[in-house]
Amino acid sequence: MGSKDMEKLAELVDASLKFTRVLKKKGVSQATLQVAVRCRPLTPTERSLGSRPITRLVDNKIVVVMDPEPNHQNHNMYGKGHSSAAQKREKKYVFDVAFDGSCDNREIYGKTVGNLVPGVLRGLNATVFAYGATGSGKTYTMVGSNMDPGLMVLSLRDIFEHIDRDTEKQIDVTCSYLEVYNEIIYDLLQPTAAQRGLDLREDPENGPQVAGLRRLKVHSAEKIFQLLREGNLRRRTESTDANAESSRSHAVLEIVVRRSDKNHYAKNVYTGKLALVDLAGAERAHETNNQGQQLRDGANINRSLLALANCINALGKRKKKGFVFVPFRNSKLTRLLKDGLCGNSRTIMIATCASADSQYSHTVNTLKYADRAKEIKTHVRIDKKTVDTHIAEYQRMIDALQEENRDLKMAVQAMTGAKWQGIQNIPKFDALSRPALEAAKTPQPKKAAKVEKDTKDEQKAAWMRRTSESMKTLCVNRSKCQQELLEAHQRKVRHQIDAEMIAEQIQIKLKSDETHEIQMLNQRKSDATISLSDSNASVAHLENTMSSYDAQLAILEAEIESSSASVERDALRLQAVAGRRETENIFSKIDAKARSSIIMEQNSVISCLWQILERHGVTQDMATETAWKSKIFPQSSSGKDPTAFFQDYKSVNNSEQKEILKKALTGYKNDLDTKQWSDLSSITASTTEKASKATARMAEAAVLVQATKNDPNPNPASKAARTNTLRSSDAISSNTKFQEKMSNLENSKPVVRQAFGSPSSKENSNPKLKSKSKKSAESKKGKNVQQIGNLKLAMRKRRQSITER
Ligand SMILES: Nc1ncnc2c1ncn2[C@@H]1O[C@H](COP(=O)(O)OP(=O)(O)OP(=O)(O)O)[C@@H](O)[C@H]1O
Repeated sequence: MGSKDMEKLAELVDASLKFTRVLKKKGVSQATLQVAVRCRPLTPTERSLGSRPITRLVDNKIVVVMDPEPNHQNHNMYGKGHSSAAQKREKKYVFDVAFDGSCDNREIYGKTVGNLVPGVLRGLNATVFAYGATGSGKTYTMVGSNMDPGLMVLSLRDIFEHIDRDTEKQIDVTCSYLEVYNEIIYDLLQPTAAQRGLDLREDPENGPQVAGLRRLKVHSAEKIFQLLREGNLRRRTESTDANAESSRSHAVLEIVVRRSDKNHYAKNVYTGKLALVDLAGAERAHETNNQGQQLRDGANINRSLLALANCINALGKRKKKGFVFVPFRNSKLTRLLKDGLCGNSRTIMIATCASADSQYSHTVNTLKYADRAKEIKTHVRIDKKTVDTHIAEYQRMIDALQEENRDLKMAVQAMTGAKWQGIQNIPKFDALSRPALEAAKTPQPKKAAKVEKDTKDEQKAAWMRRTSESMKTLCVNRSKCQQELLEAHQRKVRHQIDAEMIAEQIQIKLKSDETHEIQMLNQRKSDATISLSDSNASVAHLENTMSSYDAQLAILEAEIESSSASVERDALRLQAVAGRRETENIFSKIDAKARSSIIMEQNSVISCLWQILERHGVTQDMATETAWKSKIFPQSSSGKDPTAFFQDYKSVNNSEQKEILKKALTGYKNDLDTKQWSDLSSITASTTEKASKATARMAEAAVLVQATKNDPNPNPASKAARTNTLRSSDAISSNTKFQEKMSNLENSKPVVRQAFGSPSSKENSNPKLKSKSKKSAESKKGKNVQQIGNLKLAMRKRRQSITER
């Protein structure tokens, strides 16, 4: 080599080093396409046809393809007397790694794709493609079987194992699976019926993209295996003479792993892509004996493989010749594989060959291209994107920092001149402010004016803290008191109504002279009066407390208003307003609750009333009519006068509106009837129980009474029997009382009916009875109307009290 050549070489080396440095600076490093060769064993068919193996490995790197001619091969193999022709036909290739028929997919995975998977998880792209003639074992290597899962399954399993181990990071896995059949792209994850050709588009940033291709997010290896199985079933395969299950399309499985590495300020997202490609095999028409569509498919396969071979050729020449045009656009397959062949990817080509002598030319051809592919260089770069933390997160961070800053400022203000002990109590003081505090601990010489200002500031801050604290406590106590007051008011109203109702009942009973009942009612009345006075007292006390809180608040507010520090004043003023609002809010909540409970109570009373009336044969229509006739009108919310309301009711034809008016009407006569009804039910229950017990005792006692009838000195058993008998008769008398009550009620039925304008059929048929019952009905009706009037008054009072509250 001359000195000029040496200089040129030095220049070239220099330029190359410079280029590598630039790439490195940009985070890009060069990688060489790795080539692995797999020579499959003879298939049973090949063995039965008498084929012989012609490939042999040396050092797991060198593949020797021997002469297929038996004589030549023997000579060659044993190295004795072999001809020069045989030597010519024997080929030797060196690859990164080579496997023979004894290796299974796991071993191949471990020495090839297994090395790329950790990189994929770090954001590096990787491409693995199987290249070889038809029947050479590409699908066996990439897809595999249940017994010997292929590289696709093994890499997915490995990825998920890595993910399981790396629990701290957030890792998403998406996958897509497509096939290129006759230059058309189909989605293998779509059901066959929904499949349509997909477009391949160029994205300036992300390279070729298949529009409309499904990318499924998968959470487990199992889910992906299932998708893969389904996809493989959809893939187009045919039986040819060369391969019983020959793939008629190129399949590309793409697994995208997105790993987020989040810290306080930013989120790093690493995106790694692993593409696993199972190509269709090159075939010769005379070997496959294909015809028709199969033949056309074969031609298309060969065309796309030829395009791939051309790209590999061109890329292989780049090292020697510098820039060389690479015809990626000649087929969809090469466009899809572009990144894997020269872009951002670590790539492995697995060249598969059949060892059979009949496949000699195919094997040599495959190894020739594989040999050229060794020269291909790719540029690898980690795909790392830093996603800024969301704006809201920043806002939160800023808010937190500002708050902390405010606290610190206040603390420093309060601390200046203050003693160290006091500092410990300052809220939100953390390690950040420690140096400042330490500095403050050491007394610093101060100027007189500064000392004065600091003291003022300190006083101001202390006043502010004190006032704010008092305001808070006052507002909280006031709202508690308000709540208690409302409850006390509620109790008071309830007791008031109870007392009024009992008084009314006493008035009624006085007329019928029922002494016992009157006594009981009087007792209840005195109880109700005591409760009422109790609740009156507690209302008064709470009202006093409330006004004292209000007075204190007013003083505090006045103090705030007179403060010279305007900023503090505004803050405290706002605090006071907020406190008042809070108590108002509590008030409204309680009020709403009270109102809804009153409404519920009223509804249940109304339904009880209707039950009683209906049991006595009075329908709602009858009751309404009677009420209207007696000029009992519901209080109209619109404030209408009753006569106009009555006119309205008459003119209303709409049954729904009438129903509403009727319901409103019933509100006046509820309470008394409900009370009657509940008294009646409780008497019924207790008397029935007593009666049944008494009957049983009576039976027992009767025997003993009979036995001791003439006994002048009865034994204790007989005595007990007599007592029982007496008790039983008590029970029977109380039962009789009940029966009387019931029959009274029954007797009043026609009267009630009459009162509501529905004469019974009996009265209709007998004119005498009719006139008699008419008189009594009229008097009862008068009573009823009076009762209703009383109730109306009670209800009005009740409403009034609610409104007042
Ligand atoms: N390593 C191996 N060990 C045992 N049998 C193998 C091996 N590789 C391939 N075979 C067998 O060889 C035959 C062809 O294999 P395969 O279908 O994988 O070929 P291919 O290259 O995908 O063919 P095509 O391109 O036509 O789809 C199958 O019967 C397969 O079981």
